[in-house]
Amino acid sequence: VEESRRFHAADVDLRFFKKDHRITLMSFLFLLFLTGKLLVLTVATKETDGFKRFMRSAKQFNYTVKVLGRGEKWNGGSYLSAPGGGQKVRLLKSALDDVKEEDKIILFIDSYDVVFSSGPKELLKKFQQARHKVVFSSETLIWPDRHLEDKHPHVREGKRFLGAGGYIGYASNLREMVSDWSGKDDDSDQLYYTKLYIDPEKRKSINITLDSKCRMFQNLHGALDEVVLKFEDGRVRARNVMYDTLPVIVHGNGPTKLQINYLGNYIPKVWTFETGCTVCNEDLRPLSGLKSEYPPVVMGIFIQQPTPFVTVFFERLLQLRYPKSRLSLFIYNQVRRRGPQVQGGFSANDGVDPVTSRNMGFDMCRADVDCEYFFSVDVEVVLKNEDTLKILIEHNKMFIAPMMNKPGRLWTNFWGALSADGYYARSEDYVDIVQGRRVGIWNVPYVSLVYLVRADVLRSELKAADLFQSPTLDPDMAFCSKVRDQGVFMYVTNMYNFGRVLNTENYQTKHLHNDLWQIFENPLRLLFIKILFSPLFFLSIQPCPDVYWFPIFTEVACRHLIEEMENYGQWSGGGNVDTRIQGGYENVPTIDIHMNQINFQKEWHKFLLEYVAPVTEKMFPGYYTRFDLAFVVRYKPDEQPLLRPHHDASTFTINVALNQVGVDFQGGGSRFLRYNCSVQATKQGWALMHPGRLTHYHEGLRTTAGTRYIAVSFVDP
Ligand SMILES: O=C(O)CCC(=O)C(=O)O
Ligand SMILES: [Fe+2]
Repeated sequence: VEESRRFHAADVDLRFFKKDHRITLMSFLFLLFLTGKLLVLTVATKETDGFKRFMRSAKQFNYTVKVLGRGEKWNGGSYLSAPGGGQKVRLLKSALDDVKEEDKIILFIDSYDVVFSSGPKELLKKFQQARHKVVFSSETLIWPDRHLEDKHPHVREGKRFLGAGGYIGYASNLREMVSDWSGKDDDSDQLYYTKLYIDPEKRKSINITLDSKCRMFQNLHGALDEVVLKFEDGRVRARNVMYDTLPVIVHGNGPTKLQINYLGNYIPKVWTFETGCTVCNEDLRPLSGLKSEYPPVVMGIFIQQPTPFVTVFFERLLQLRYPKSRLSLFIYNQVRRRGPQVQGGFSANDGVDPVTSRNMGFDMCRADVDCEYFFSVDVEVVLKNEDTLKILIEHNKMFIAPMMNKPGRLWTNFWGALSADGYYARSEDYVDIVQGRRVGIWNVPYVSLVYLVRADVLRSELKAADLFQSPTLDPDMAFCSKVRDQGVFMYVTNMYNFGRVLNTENYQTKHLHNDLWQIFENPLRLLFIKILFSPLFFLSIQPCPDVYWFPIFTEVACRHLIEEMENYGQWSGGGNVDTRIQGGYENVPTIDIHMNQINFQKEWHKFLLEYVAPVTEKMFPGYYTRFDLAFVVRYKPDEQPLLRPHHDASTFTINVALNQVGVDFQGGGSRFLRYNCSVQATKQGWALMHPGRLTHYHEGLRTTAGTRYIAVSFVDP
């Protein structure tokens, strides 16, 4: 039963045989028989993300896997330090004691950095074709003892050196191979096997050869240029373009962990063109239905540099759909605010650098035994999706980030690859991921600005301060590499629209309300524009003939503009540059400040072009929204209470009420003399639009108490 089930699952392999190798029915049946003889042995002391990836790929092809060393302490060293791996030989040796059938075929393979790219039948077929009893993976580079180079037999084509990360052979031969092992756990397995291989007698008696052309095993170290992804119908494998082979096993040996992570985002069926992401809904941790059992999260908010729209950030934070009782906040502000905003701002944490601040945040989670996750968010992140935290937790990863980009740019909070010196490099799939042509969960080398990390990762044996410390890398990159060194995959998901990242590079802090100047860098509509009601929706409001009235700016935007003008303070009357024309020769000057006086001309034009021009062009077709004059007028009973009748030097005029009649002032309003019609019940943030030169002779009515502000723009002057 087992056999026939495998037969089914492996029909892709069947096609492979038919097309490329004209296999006979007899040998096919023989391979079926061999499949039952195959056992995969691997060593994994911990169930890391890499181990899970390996097991998933093994399951895809129905490999029978036995895991050795589970729960044992790993003494085998790390590829970064010294040679090691002796522990694997010891474990194999004792595992072979349990193997009773001498003709059992053992595939011994690493797991954390390995994925299967194809199934057992193809592997066994290639093993048969190798005509040896033991076949080792091959390597481009000799390691650990390069003095042994000359002793290696030459090969006609392909790689000359032995790799201990993967080999296949008959149980009896392997038993002979490890029989002399008496090394320590941190002795080099590779050196041990190499010495057997370069000894002609041993090589012959154990019957060892190398898979020089990577037909079975692809070691990536020293071979990165040889390997490409090969997308097939509903599956993905690696192709070695140097030898034109399709390796069955891909191994990110040595310093190629990031490359196997990249390939492992696809191989064997993680993401394909036909299916999209196949792992995205596996192994979830559903939260819906739970109430108080939501996992406790410490959320760290970091303000590292002057950032626009901080208020909006916190408003969005309140909208996050997560039980507030399960959420603790850590807020760090490194920006000292100046001037009038200080009373509403946060206090600065003097003397605390960004690294210390992040550690303080982590400590808050570490110190709380209940804390399950740390959700780190920098303040330039615009969390548009209210379910972000929930979605991330449900993905059930050690580390996962929502993909966020800067609108209209390829800039995101993740890197698809690293350059040789550890900085940014673009992966082949980066643009497709950013632009949503490939949707899924991606194992990437670097993430910043916003991520969810399990408390276990923070509580690991690493000392707190070490997380960010590296002699060569900046703290964020050091953090990422420390996380990865723990065997934790850093995932980023683009399955949902989570939000975006603000541009902070050109944020000017010289104004009172700097956010008003952000329309080019960060056109955050919400802050400026009343999108609740589209202007077009209100076009029917026509208080006087040819006068249109519609909401446009938010109360906040209006208030900030007034404050900005008052802060500037140089209100001017007669002799000013504007030229409202009366019937005669005399100007009708106002107490005003022009937008260009506060360097707001460009931004104001942009507002009007973007949000008002669509309305004007509909109501007054054929006129373009060009501006010359734009200014804020101030009316006060004891200063300038009114504006006597005049024509504007415009084709039409836009007059925005910046504050509220009945609240901030009494009286005021515009009267159109020809129609004996006035608009007095203006609303803050609403715009009046009327013809200027010809028909709409008009006046500004008397302000009897308080101060009235309007923003006037002469269009098509
Ligand atoms: O006070 C008003 O609403 C009218 C203002 C006006 O006509 C102008 O500034 O040109
Ligand atoms: Fe006017």
